[in-house]
Amino acid sequence: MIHLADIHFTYDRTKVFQGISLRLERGLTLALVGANGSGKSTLLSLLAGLYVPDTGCLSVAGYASPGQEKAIRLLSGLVVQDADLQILGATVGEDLCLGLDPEDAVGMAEARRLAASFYLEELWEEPVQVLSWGQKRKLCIAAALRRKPKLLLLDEPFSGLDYPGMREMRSVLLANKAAKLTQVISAHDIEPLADIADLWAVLEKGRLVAWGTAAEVFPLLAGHHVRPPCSWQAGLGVRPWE
Ligand SMILES: Nc1ncnc2c1ncn2[C@@H]1O[C@H](COP(=O)(O)OP(=O)(O)OP(=O)(O)O)[C@@H](O)[C@H]1O
Repeated sequence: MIHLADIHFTYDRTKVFQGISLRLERGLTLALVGANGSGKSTLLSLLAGLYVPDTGCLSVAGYASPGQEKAIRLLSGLVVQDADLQILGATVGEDLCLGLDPEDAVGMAEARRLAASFYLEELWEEPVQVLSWGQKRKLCIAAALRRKPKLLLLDEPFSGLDYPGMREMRSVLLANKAAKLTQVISAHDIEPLADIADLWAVLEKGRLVAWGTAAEVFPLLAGHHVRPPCSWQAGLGVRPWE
């Protein structure tokens, strides 16, 4: 589903990636971790077709970048950290239905179903500015899922959520995983993701410094400025987050 071959990427003057390579099979959930500035958001943007690698090649579902960024943008759903940058509709319902033909009964029903599953249905007619931080984040994810992406890219989906919100977010990620949707999820606090991600990629200063399953990667996390989950530190392995 995803293949990165020796990707180099530089913002105007900031060199971010100097040779990242990885491969992710369809239907898997990848957790992207690393300290601030390690390159997680930049990698998500490259995977969303928003930036173009300087050198090297990236492919998503068979579409390559450089070259086919538009196709990559159409098949991927990126949800950024700041929901206010992403919400475009004036009301919850309008945002969820953006680009949808009002005569498309199946599409409209799916939008309503997603609103209900994210506890947004009662807010359907409300202006988006009345939503809380967590509700705005859920609206962005619901809107991304409504477009039926082949690849879901989530930047820090747990940040700013309360306990029920974290539980809901986990159930969304688990449902996506059960539906075999390929997901790439960045996180600082890896506790709620520990039992969800199939694979882990650790970035440090734009380099991929560790890759593999939880058992392979967790012993290395602390050495790369990432806190391992409590259960792991206590010698209990990976436990479901409750
Ligand atoms: N638009 C931009 N223009 C120039 N430099 C940028 C831009 N966005 C990010 N950078 C730089 O690229 C590097 C990687 O940033 P990025 O946001 O990808 O890291 P991150 O791992 O997502 O960080 P955080 O955990 O703080 O969100 C940093 O040095 C950052 O300053």
